[in-house]
Amino acid sequence: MTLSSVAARARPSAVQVVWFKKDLRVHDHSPLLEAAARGPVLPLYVFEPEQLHHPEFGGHHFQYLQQCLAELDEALGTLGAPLICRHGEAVQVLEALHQDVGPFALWAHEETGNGVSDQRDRRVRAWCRARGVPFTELPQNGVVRRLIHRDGWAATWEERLGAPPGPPPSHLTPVPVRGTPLLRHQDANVAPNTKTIPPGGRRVAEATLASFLTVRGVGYPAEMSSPLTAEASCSRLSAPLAFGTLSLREVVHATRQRLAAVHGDRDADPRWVRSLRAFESRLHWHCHFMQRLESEPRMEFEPLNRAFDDLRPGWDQLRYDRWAAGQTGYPLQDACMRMLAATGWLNFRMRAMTISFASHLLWLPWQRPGQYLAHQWLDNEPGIHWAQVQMQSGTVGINRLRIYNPTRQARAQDPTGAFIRRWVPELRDVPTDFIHAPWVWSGASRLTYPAPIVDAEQAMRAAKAQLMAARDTPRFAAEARRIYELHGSRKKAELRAERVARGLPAKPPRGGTRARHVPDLDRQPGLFDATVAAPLPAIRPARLPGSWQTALTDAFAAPSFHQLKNVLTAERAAHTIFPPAPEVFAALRLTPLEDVKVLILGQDPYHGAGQAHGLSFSVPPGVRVPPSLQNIYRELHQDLPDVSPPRHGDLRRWAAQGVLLLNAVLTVRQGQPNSHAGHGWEAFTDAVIRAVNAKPERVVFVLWGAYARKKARLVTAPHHHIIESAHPSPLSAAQFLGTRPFSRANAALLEAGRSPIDWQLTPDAAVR
Ligand SMILES: Cc1cc2nc3c(=O)[nH]c(=O)nc-3n(C[C@H](O)[C@H](O)[C@H](O)COP(=O)(O)OP(=O)(O)OC[C@H]3O[C@@H](n4cnc5c(N)ncnc54)[C@H](O)[C@@H]3O)c2cc1C
Repeated sequence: MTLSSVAARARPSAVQVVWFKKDLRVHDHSPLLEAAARGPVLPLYVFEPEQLHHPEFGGHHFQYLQQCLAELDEALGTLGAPLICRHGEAVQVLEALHQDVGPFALWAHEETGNGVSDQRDRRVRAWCRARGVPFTELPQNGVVRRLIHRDGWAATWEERLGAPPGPPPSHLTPVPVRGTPLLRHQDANVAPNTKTIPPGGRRVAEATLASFLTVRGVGYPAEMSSPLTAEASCSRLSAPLAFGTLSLREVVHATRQRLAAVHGDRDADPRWVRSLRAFESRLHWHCHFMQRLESEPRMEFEPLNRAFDDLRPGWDQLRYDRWAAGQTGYPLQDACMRMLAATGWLNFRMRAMTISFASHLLWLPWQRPGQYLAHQWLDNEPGIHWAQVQMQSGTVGINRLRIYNPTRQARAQDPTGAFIRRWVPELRDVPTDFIHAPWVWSGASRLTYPAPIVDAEQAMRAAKAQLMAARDTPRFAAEARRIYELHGSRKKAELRAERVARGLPAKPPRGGTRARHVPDLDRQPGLFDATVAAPLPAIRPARLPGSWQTALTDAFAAPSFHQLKNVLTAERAAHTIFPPAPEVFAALRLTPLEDVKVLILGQDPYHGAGQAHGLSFSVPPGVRVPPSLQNIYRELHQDLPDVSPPRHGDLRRWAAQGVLLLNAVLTVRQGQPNSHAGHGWEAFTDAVIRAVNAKPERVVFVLWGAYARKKARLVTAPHHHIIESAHPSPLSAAQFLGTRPFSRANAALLEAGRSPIDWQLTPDAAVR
């Protein structure tokens, strides 16, 4: 049904019921926006017993849901119409509402859910038709209802998700009606949560998105597959997307914005572009797989490819129990099942390995292991889940058959066994050489860990033989053609056609495998604690002037600044770092924001002992004047003959007059110039430059050398003045000398009615 045909039927100003399901937000919510434009709004959430007691639903889902609903209620309340909750079967709840408020129009997002929600939606549609209630379901992702084939699907995805996210409604007119308070576990008869899960709600979801796009995601493609790195390096947005506290469009939009920002930024880590592109491709997959369940809902229960109907007829309860309990005797497989039980999350490759183990190595029918996993995932998204379960169990038949070898995966993804030891403590003392196959270790008999449940190599060979035999039938071929038509991605075919059209070989050459960095698990940031994902408390360096504290609040609270702080703590523990910690922020301390008249930007601090004291180009009294500063003094005297160079290199007298002597990177390792570049200082000092740029009165920006000159892009206010030239270092002194920056700076200040700088330094020591 189109939006306009429904709108024509819905009487303006009749009550508009907005039914929230898996879309628990007010932002980018088209049913809410459309309803608000038409009349008073009744935002409804229905606690449905058949969903709450579904085998896939658990206490962790309920706890997360409660937190999402509490925040949604708060957001709706701010707009004028708090959330109304009711408990019961959806049609009965709607019928009761009809009695309470009279005729209404019903709005919701299209949902691609499990069989229970599919049947429920059918009953609701039938009830609406019988009652004459206009019911509008609007898409919220790239899944297309009543799709006939996949041609052109990607264009629809782009049309929907490439559009900008919608704003929340400006105001909601409430409908006076009674709801139930948010249900508690005991009211809903749902078991309490036993997992350690992130908090639900939009606020944490937004912070998770931000920390991924600005900090955590930089190594995404290289780090997504190992369980050592994936926890922090994957986005962790699957639960916010499954509960709808963020819309997929919002995530696509933020990713593209970030991609545009890093593209033009030569200071940005070059890995970002590849990482963000790889991430965006997963956002396509999200809908690509959901579309399969939408188009063929029976795939929750039956093999997608009917040639596999009788493939795994038997059931082995003991095998299943050992698999679910993490007791198969294969260490990585067991570590994953235990982590899943404890946290409700695994990365993609480990998810694929766990179901592959059950379906191929244990030869169990995929339905019950699939249901067990769906129950465990906090982010359970039936469309993605069942499509993946079938794909990894080999029952789709349009992809290459892949069976994961649990020992080979363990060696590749957890080479030192750190992840295994964390989740399978019985193996803690097994030497690393044997951690992936403890049964061959001489001490195996002393372990309280089981022997392998099957011989993996043999089981894999047997599974492959059975699957290949089933593939070798006319029924399989016909089914594979049908499945490709309805469900197959057209991306590879389109790429192949494009390559051939350009005269390239149809297949690109395969790249070599690169060595992977293995991180230290204990050094990984806690994901959903205050250091990364939750809104971060601002770090406040001591004794900073209030003006800087206010202007840099966001910079001090940014995830990148917290990470920088951790890097510096580790660096100071292992190396000599300059300047000494109390002097790192000396430039900001000596020149409050309100006093800044001139900003002289350097690259990073001097790296020799005793030289750096927190001001660009300056050294403390008693330290030999470095060559760059000698050239600055030469130019100073040439430019202003009345000013005579001092015998020291202490520039604090300039700082006291409003010359902000800032370096782009504020620390360095002894003897290793520029060693702290790329750790996060640049983002911080860019924020300092932006704060200076925001001053209403003129500031002169003195940018010496190619590095500093790149920062000219941050100086956008037309009333400021930029003086650029070569760097004063002996390497470029010839181009620096004669540029007269001091007199030009004073002229620019005078022109704007500001008092000039007295560039004369005291002959022997700085005056504070
Ligand atoms: C057997 C199995 C079951 C799965 N069940 C679910 C499920 O119930 N819910 C779910 O969200 N994902 C599921 N996935 C896909 C994937 O493993 C998770 O989306 C991912 O691990 C979630 O973590 P993340 O958000 O940090 O992922 P990221 O790598 O940061 O990816 C970002 C988003 O892209 C989408 N995405 C990523 N990988 C895939 C993929 N392979 N297929 C489809 N979409 C993808 C998800 O929306 C994910 O949140 C399943 C995978 C397998 C093998």
